[in-house]
Amino acid sequence: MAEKAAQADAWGGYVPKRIVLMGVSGSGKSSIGRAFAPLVQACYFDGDSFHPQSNIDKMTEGAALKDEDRWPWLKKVGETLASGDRRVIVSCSALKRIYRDCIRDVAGSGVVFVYLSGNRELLASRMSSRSGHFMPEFLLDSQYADLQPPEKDETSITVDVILPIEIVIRNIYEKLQSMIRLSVNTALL
Ligand SMILES: Nc1ncnc2c1ncn2[C@@H]1O[C@H](COP(=O)(O)OP(=O)(O)OP(=O)(O)O)[C@@H](O)[C@H]1O
Ligand SMILES: O=C(O)[C@H](O)[C@@H](O)[C@H](O)[C@H](O)CO
Repeated sequence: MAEKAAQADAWGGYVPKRIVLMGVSGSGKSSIGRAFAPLVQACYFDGDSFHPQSNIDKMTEGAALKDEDRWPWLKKVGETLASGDRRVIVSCSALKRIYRDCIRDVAGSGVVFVYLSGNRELLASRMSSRSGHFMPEFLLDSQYADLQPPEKDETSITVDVILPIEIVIRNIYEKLQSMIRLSVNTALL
């Protein structure tokens, strides 16, 4: 019982209200989103569920999405972050700076990007051992080609995904706590 209370306390710090888990395909966005959200009393949305069928078909057939394919999808991500009073976590690759600007514009203030960083070999091997996903592993090169990691003026943290998922999640939580402690931006909460 005491152990359970301690566990609750451990996850009871300040967590931003609007979080995007970003990174290339295979970086762990969905796995982390699903596991992290209940720990911090957030609603989790998988960004892939906002793609029009035409985008899913395109990727399934092995073609990389272009900017024009992504705009309506990014808008939905922004709208989802803005919806309701509850804490929201959305997984979305958000590869380019202009995509994150679009999400921020639509969502309004206070979006924090959690950049899941990992090297190509590691993520390719994780993609090849998962099953039932539409995204072909060979599209990973195009994902890295588009990737622009968050810049200094963006509200973001970066977490290396090489470690086991539980540790990655703990690192995300701790980095968010540090960010909040240092931030004067109360719109994040
Ligand atoms: N830290 C980790 N350690 C080991 N395996 C992991 C880790 N994170 C994710 N995985 C595994 O890697 C694979 C890819 O993860 P996941 O599908 O969550 O990535 P994703 O970023 O959501 O991918 P996509 O954008 O293509 O949907 C999954 O099989 C998942 O179980
Ligand atoms: O921006 C993109 O190229 C796509 O959205 C991809 O990132 C996919 O959504 C995802 O990686 C596959 O699950």
